[in-house]
Amino acid sequence: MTVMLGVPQVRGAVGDSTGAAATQTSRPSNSRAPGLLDSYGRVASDLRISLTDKCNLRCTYCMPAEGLPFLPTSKLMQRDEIVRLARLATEQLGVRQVRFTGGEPLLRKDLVEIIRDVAALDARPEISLTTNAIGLSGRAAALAEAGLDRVNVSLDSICPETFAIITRRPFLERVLKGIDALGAAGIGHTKINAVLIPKINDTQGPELLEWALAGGHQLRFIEQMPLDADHIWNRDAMITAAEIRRRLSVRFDLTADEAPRDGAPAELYQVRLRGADPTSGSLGTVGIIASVTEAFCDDCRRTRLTAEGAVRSCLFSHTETDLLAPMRAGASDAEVADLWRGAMWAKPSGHGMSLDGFQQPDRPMSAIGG
Ligand SMILES: Nc1nc2c(ncn2[C@@H]2O[C@H](COP(=O)(O)OP(=O)(O)OP(=O)(O)O)[C@@H](O)[C@H]2O)c(=O)[nH]1
Ligand SMILES: C[S@@+](CC[C@H](N)C(=O)[O-])C[C@H]1O[C@@H](n2cnc3c(N)ncnc32)[C@H](O)[C@@H]1O
Ligand code: SF4
Ligand code: SF4
Repeated sequence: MTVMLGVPQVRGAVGDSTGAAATQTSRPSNSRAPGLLDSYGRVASDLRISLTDKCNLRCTYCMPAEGLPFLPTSKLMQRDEIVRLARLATEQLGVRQVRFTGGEPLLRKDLVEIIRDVAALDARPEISLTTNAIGLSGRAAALAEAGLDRVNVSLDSICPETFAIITRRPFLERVLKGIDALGAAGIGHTKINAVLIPKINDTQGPELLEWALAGGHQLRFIEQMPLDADHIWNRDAMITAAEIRRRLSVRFDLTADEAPRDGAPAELYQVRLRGADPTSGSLGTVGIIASVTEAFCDDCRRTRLTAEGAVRSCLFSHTETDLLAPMRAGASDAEVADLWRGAMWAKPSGHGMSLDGFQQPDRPMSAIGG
């Protein structure tokens, strides 16, 4: 049931998927564990479900200009299959948060219904969405009514020309309308995700932060990871967390937030105008998601399902465990849960980017489910 997608990462602990343990999905050693435990002792309580591999943007760090050979509808998880897996995960595997992502999850016509069904589960999880916000303006109210708790929106620039260069589409206005609609629909605490790209938007950090603070959003800057379709990511050229802090400091003073990070991907900072009294109230917070240079893999709580219903234990896994085919062939809940536990038992210790022999996954971020 485990599908090898490429060369496995180098790992060295018990249950390491580079060895025989990689195929131990039928009788995993942790099959009696209450949650999704990996062999390094991490328990996955955050589930990310990709609803589609399609997208209406073509962000340069994620999707090739010409798109990809997208999955036919028959291969995508259907609404009842998604809800069954969410029920299993929350009732039997200890999952507490479900995030819908993609590709672009708003492209799913049945998104409202999926969210309503998941919100009705006995062990209701927190339900969130990561989206580019195109088309959100017309659906935010329905999504809120269905039970959507939180939304993270990806927006790398508020300059229309820069936005169009990065996403290869001139749709900035639609994104901004979508973000505005969230507040009107009563979905608060919107987070904005921004990737800074050398020579494209790397000088725009302060203006993006000003815009986010004015709107009451929490902006998070994200280090670009080697998940681009063209495989041209270059660590030496990426904008690092240290560089982001340096560039923001031209206009702002950042003070590390004292609240415990608790496994969250973003390191948070209180923001004040440069030179302001450090005891004065802050303007808000900014986050930095330093997946590459300050990796947070040790505290990873993630498990993810691809749009075609396979478990990926890590964003950078080279193996996937198909749950959809067994489900369609009549597997019981207990059998599916065992397969899922087995997949997580083979989770790598981390992304391994600094290890010799690191290889980028074959699939880009949009096809994995970001
Ligand atoms: N290292 C790592 N980074 C990830 C993973 N999934 C997503 N990311 C990155 O984290 C960024 C933020 O992800 P979001 O989808 O907003 O979710 P999140 O930040 O985990 O969610 P909350 O903090 O709960 O709001 C994405 O834009 C990716 O760059 C992952 O599994 N591992
Ligand atoms: C793959 S997208 C899917 C959801 C939705 N389409 C969106 O853009 O929010 C999820 C997140 O992954 C991030 N992402 C995509 N490719 C990335 C890369 N190579 N490195 C870091 N983050 C990436 C995007 O910025 C986005 O915030
Ligand atoms: S980051 Fe999101 S919006 Fe951009 S191409 Fe990837 S899936 Fe689409
Ligand atoms: S790279 Fe893998 S181990 Fe690290 S935080 Fe992401 S999913 Fe978790």
